[in-house]
Amino acid sequence: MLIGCPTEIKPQEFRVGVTPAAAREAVTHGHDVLIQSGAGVGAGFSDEDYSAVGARIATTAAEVFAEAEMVVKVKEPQAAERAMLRKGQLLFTYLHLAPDPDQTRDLLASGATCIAYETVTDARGGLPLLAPMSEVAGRLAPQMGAWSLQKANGGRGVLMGGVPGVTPAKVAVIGGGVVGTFAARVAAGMGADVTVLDRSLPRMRYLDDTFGNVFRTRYASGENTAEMVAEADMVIGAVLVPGAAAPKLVSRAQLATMKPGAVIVDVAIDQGGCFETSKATTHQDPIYEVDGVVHYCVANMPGAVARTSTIALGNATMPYMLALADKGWRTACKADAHLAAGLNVHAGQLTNAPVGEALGIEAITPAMALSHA
Ligand SMILES: NC(=O)C1=CN([C@@H]2O[C@H](COP(=O)(O)OP(=O)(O)OC[C@H]3O[C@@H](n4cnc5c(N)ncnc54)[C@H](O)[C@@H]3O)[C@@H](O)[C@H]2O)C=CC1
Ligand SMILES: CC(=O)C(=O)O
Ligand SMILES: [Mg+2]
Repeated sequence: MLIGCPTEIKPQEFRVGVTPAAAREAVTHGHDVLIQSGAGVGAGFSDEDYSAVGARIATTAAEVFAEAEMVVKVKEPQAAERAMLRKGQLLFTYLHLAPDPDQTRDLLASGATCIAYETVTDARGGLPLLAPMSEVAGRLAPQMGAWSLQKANGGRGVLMGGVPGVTPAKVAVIGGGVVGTFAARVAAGMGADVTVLDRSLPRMRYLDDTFGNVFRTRYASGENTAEMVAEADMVIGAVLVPGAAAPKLVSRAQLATMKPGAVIVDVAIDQGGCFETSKATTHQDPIYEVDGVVHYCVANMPGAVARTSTIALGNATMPYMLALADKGWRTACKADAHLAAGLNVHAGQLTNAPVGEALGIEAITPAMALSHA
């Protein structure tokens, strides 16, 4: 199969979908790999690194999209990229369709088959292609939140760990999955007073058993969430209902209860965000203020540490990319229901129920798409 990888064009996105290590494996499996010139530079990989493992270099994204049978990327295709997709082509990348009707419309119109990293599942109930970036974003969240808490950035001027004689920052993390756990660990490591709110008792039992007194857990009832939000210097949004638009757990009215200069870091923004006042921002212009509360809502946080993130993502995606290339998407998805769960769009039809529900579009199941000729 011809696997194509264009340069990411989302603002300040320096990751790349195929690493030289993944390109080498694909070539070893007998596939052709076409990388856009410069695609890996932001992550520290030169064109020569790709040529050395047998990949070809294309001058433009248009060449990559025109030739590739499978396009492998990092971020959801931007409008200019969507215009280059064609019927029968396979797209393998993050999509986050639930909060994005424009992208959904274009992908449906393209006739392409689109497998979203974020809805591929595993046998343990996890999301193996989201997890590595959630590990990165979770670790980054307190770092970016601490920066946002600084006076020069509009924050309340509170140091995460306090100092002798001065209490530390209070951090509430809503959602104790992968992002939430890493965010809580790092915030606690910085010396903050951290509470994780979740609705899953088994998950909170796991956190309590694993982390003991490093941070507290609290059931995420509306009442408990409102109380923690009002007390916090920093609130990190880290909930997920896979595929679906993020539930709005903090309303605009609740901002009035927060401390002036408190900070919201809404990591769940790629699924639309879990605060009513969240809107996606970029690394170039990451924060804005609503009712005295600083909002950090960057939808591609791992792009800030592009080298670490690219290698981590490549490690996770490579076996799936090889399965798709070796067997073709149809056979690969028939053989692996967890990979089939990644199917979001096929030949003009939505194939993910939570996305369909969020957008009011009828969806068929991946199994139905697979049974079509
Ligand atoms: N902004 C960015 O750059 C990035 C964003 N993300 C996003 O971060 C979010 C979290 O991802 P993961 O931690 O991997 O998901 P996860 O599935 O590991 O964890 C989600 C947690 O949310 C909890 N939850 C669900 N509904 C809840 C509710 N109403 N109240 C409280 N807790 C609730 C679940 O029980 C679960 O523990 C996702 O939207 C993901 O796409 C991930 C990586 C990068
Ligand atoms: C998961 C995601 O949206 C990202 O890594 O950018
Ligand atoms: Mg997006």
